[in-house]
Amino acid sequence: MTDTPHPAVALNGLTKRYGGRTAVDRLTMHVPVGVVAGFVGPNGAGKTTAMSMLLGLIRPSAGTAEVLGEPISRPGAYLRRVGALVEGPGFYPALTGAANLRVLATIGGHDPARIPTVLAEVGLAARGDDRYGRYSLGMKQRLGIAATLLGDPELVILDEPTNGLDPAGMAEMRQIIAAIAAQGRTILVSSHLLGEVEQVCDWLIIINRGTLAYQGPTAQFAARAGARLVALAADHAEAARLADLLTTAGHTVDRAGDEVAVDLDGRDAPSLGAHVNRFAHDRGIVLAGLREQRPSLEDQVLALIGGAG
Ligand SMILES: Nc1ncnc2c1ncn2[C@@H]1O[C@H](COP(=O)(O)OP(=O)(O)OP(=O)(O)O)[C@@H](O)[C@H]1O
Repeated sequence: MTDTPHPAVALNGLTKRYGGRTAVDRLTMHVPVGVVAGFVGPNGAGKTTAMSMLLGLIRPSAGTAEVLGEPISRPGAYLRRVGALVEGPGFYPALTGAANLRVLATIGGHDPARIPTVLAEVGLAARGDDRYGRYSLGMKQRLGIAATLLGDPELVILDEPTNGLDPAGMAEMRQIIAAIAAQGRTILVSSHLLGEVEQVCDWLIIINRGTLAYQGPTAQFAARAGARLVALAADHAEAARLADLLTTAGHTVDRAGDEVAVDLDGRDAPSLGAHVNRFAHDRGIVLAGLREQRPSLEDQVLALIGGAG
């Protein structure tokens, strides 16, 4: 799958207008194969509209897009390789979770033998025989994800799967998304909670009012938006010495007390951290700690989109 020459999803000027309102505005973006991509934007940014176009549920006003290398004008060519949860799934409250999945497997032409596997993938192995109506919201969401996995898809598209969940439910959802991705699937997951996607996504697409604000690796976004590495020295004198040496070596530093903040300058925090640690050690400076410091993703995005939305 990693040899696939095309991205899992590619949009080229994709546009959807409703009367005078443009919900998705000349959106050009892509999702590389194998990533967990976070599709982030405030409510009304156009996430659901864009995802619905990718699934052939609504027709674009202009522009093109491809999913798994096939144009969205022919969804029949790729939908069997895609699992999606966009509108809340229609489950029967009186049926068990497993029975609901049997119904969907029959409708979708999927092998019912996969049901125990997909229940286990979302942590519902022990609850498959409970009625759906008795499930908590988190369990309902997880059953929805299990349903997307019935066809063993290459690409999974999830619209706001953490909506309405409490922090524990959100953490569970993150674990499930990571586990699904670890099996080699590409994931596109939307959220209006940036901190949420940042923890699970390695690729970030940010939209606002239907237009692209950022796309790229999550780590690069963090580095670009003012992230720094903070080294804690034994005392002020050691910190001052480290700051001088790092400055001479070409780094941009800022010292406060026994802390030295080093700009990432486009590097990722782990590699700069290792470098600073070695640099200090080689010069006889013992570091008491090293941490990454950065504005919250929310603040970074607000800066990017000028506080709009
Ligand atoms: N069928 C429709 N008719 C008219 N306007 C619509 C329709 N569907 C969506 N819109 C408008 O398009 C814009 C984008 O909506 P969309 O649901 O795609 O945003 P979103 O980012 O998914 O937000 P949310 O998280 O609130 O669902 C909104 O202004 C919405 O009111």
